[in-house]
Formats: sequence, C-alpha cells, structure tokens
Amino acid sequence: MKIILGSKNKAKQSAVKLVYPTETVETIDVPSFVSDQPFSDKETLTGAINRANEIHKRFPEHLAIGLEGGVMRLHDHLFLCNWGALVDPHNQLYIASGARIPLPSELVVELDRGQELGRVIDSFANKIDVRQSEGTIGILTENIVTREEMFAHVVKQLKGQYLFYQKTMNNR
Ligand SMILES: O=P(O)(O)OP(=O)(O)OP(=O)(O)OC[C@H]1O[C@@H](n2cnc3c(O)ncnc32)[C@H](O)[C@@H]1O
Ligand SMILES: [Mg+2]
Repeated sequence: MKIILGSKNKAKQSAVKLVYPTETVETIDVPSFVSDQPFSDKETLTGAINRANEIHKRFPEHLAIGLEGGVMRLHDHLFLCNWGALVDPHNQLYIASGARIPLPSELVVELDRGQELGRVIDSFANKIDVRQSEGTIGILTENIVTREEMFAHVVKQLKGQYLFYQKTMNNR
C-alpha cells in the first residue's frame, strides 16, 4: 500500500515523508473544489476531504491524503488554519487540524481585499514561494514552527487515528 498525497507542494510532501519514512509516498495534483483561498474552517476542511476523496476514487487500494491551508475568523482575529484528511481503502475517512496563530493586521487587510495568502506573505517577507518552504507560520514564528512541521503534526494525527481504528477493528 502506498501513500498518495493530493498536492505537489514541497512543504506538504516533506511533511508526509517525515511521518511515513519507510512507505512509498507519491504526489499528484488534484482539485480541492474550494476557493484558492479558503476563508473558514468549513471550507478548508472541505478542501482537504475533497482532495483525499479525489485520490481515493483514482487509487482506491492506497492511502489517500489531502492537506489544505486556509484562514478563519475568530473574534477580531484572522487565524491561519490547516486541515488534513485521510481516506483508507475501506473508504473510511479520518480528519485532523493543525496549529493556528493569528495573522498580523498588514496581512489581514490584503486578504480581505481578496489577495491570496501565498502572494501576500511573499511580498511581506520579501521572499519567493514561502508556501513551498517555511510557510506563513514559519515566517510569523521565526521558523520555530514551519509549515512542514505543522503539516507533519496533522499527518501524525491522521496516521494515529487510522492505526487506532485498525487495532480496534481487529479486536472486535
Ligand atoms: O499546491 P497546493 O497543495 O494547493 O498548496 P498551496 O501552497 O496552494 O496550499 P493550499 O492550497 O493548501 O493553501 C491555500 C491558500 O493559502 C495559502 N497558504 C496557506 N497556508 C500558507 C502558508 O503557511 N504559507 C503561505 N501560504 C499559505 C496558499 O498559498 C494558498 O493561497
Ligand atoms: Mg492551493
């Protein structure tokens, strides 16, 4: 059984490889069927599930993983939010979310104007393709938490729930 990730993003890819070091991890671009910039937990989670389901449809014998980044409002803050979904060969779905921190107001203004976070953070940090490397969370935490680490935690929660379910099912 292989692990198939629904993204070519390097931070997402290395997160999955960290958590599944001995498995074959393949990546494929699949649609999330949500906005390029999801603006709620609901939309971000839906994007992750859609990606995992899309992979499951194409490769039902493998483990399908979808990871999606977005933002969500809570009180006066706009938070980074990230969700992951895993679909196993029995079409069982597992979901988990990642760490969240509020965005500084300079970034919030741009996002509210309809700009994508990927572009906004590049110009804020004066870097190229932040989303493929440390991510916004890396920039805003001085790299203490990177996008790879954040997504690795999401994938660990997916892997753990899948293993727990396998064990529980085998004992019944
Ligand atoms: O190729 P895919 O898998 O789509 O990877 P992506 O980097 O576009 O990531 P998402 O679609 O999951 O993220 C949705 C949007 O939010 C942006 N984004 C989310 N988290 C980010 C982060 O930590 N750093 C930079 N951009 C981020 C990203 O650029 C997109 O505009
Ligand atoms: Mg994207």
